[in-house]
Amino acid sequence: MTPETITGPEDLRGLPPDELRSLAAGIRRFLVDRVSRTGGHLGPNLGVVELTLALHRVFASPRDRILWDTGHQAYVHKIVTGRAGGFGGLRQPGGLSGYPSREESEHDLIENSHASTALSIADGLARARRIAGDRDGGAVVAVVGDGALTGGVAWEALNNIGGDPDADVVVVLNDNGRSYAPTVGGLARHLAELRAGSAGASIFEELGLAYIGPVDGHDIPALEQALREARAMGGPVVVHAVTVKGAGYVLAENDDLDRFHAVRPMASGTGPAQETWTDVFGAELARLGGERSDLVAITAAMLEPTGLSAFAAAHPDRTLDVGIAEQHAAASAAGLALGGLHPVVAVYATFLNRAFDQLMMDVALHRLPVTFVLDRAGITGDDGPSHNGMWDLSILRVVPGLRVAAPRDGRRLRELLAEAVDVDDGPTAVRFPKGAVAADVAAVRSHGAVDVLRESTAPGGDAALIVAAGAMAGPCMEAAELLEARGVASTVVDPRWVAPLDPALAELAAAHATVTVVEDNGEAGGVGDAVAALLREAGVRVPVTALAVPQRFIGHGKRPRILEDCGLTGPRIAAAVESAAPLTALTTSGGRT
Ligand SMILES: Cc1ncc(C[n+]2csc(CCOP(=O)(O)OP(=O)(O)O)c2C)c(N)n1
Ligand SMILES: CC(=O)[C@@H](O)[C@H](O)COP(=O)(O)O
Ligand SMILES: [Mg+2]
Repeated sequence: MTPETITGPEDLRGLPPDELRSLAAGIRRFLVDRVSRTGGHLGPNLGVVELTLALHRVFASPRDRILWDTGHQAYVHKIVTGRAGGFGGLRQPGGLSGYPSREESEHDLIENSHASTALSIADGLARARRIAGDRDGGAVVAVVGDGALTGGVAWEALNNIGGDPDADVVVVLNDNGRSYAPTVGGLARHLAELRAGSAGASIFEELGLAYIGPVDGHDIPALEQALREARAMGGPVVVHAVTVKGAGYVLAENDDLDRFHAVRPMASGTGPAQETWTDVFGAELARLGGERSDLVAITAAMLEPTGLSAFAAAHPDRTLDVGIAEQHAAASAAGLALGGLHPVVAVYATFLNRAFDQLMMDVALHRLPVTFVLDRAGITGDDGPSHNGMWDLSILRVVPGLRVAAPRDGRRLRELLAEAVDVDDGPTAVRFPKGAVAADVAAVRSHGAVDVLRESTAPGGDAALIVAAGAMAGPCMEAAELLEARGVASTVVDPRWVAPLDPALAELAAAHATVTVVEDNGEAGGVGDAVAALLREAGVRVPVTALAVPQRFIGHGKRPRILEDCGLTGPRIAAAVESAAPLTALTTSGGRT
């Protein structure tokens, strides 16, 4: 049997051990071949080949439910459930998602790629089956990584699951000792003791769950025996599988950085690496850290992906990795600020959602000087709907006293980061997108705190005002060029601080015929809404059009294509501005017609 010939889990059931081992080897070769072409989570999936085969031999999906926490390690699950043929289009528009997908298969139930919630969902699902009297509804199995287990909500679930002897949940802990880097904290130490057999009772047993393990996560017969035992038990049980991230691929196994956690397409490796927004942030924070001994950097298990490596190398005693624990990152930042320091919490924009209450009530309520740096703001693309950073401007605008900066290029990122960490009477946030940093766009002048990037030549109020939020400045400048070629005058401005907005923006709007706000946040409650509110309060009656990310879950794809589909490219912006309202067209001499 080969990956390509598997039509469903039932194909695995009769395989003898030698054929299983041969299939596992074939799956590994398949993963390396396909994922190195498309990019994706190679290391995590190499680590769960045998575990996934054993799971699907002992449990009968979809009647037995197998839930994947975070879901980035579900490629083998997809192969086993008949989707090997789709891996040529992994994470491509219209192709296989890099995470479980309800649309793709009846074997996929949950799609959220935010870590640590699968145990809660499993608890709920198991209870639903009990309440419905659905006793033969099959088992509920949740596969959770050691990294995901450092997330607080996982312990809320374990507290509930362990507190109920009838909780029919099988927790499969996929313990490879790492998130990207080695997993941190007391839990990591305890799991190491369990792996070494030097712990007393496991924390799981202390909470009321049975514990089976440690089990070699690459020994299929041993795994199957443990899973069958767990299945027969009924009630809450943890199977502790010990795996190797990147197993079977020596380059991944030996990769000290992150065991090939998420690899780029091999072809993209050619040519000089482009400087990214993350690079600019990381270098500037390391520099600021040399000037400011009160700066402390906090990561939620993503030190390198969020650009903190340079700061950590230079200031190891002021760098904290809290695990996949954004809530703790924000609340402990409040404590650090109360202790006189200025924490910089670096997370991907979408993961800040997890820490919204701590930001609001532990940081902002106390008006504490904490800076949240939000990488991957806007469209990220490959990782699907739960990774796009399209929520932050909407949720941050409602936080009293929080100031939000959206740099348009590398120079402004350095400037705004320095301004943010200088704010000492409340929290700040700086947000920027994934990928290569935008080319610098100089201002021709400033109007209050607003940078004017391009000034209309139309006299007296007939031109369009384009308000570019952050990295949308580049496409907006392109749009202005296109508009000028079509005889339509426009002015492009960048507020730099998008919350709260400088009232000077209303003065600029009053001198124009229309206002078009362009942002890579969701349309609900974004900068467009903020500008409209500002003009209302200022009594400026100029029509406002908001160009933003549609307020819906946007499927996986490639960033440029998604931005085009959202209407956030130069030509699309120009078309929107032109149709926003009848404008007096410029004569070739710049006069009015
Ligand atoms: C709330 C949240 N924060 C951060 C991430 C980014 N992230 C994706 S996978 C990962 C590491 C997961 O480690 P683990 O659960 O041990 O799985 P492994 O990759 O080791 O199989 C992280 C931090 C996320 N998906 N969700
Ligand atoms: C699964 C997860 O949350 C991350 O590993 C995500 O894939 C990061 O993607 P990038 O760092 O490539 O943006
Ligand atoms: Mg792990």
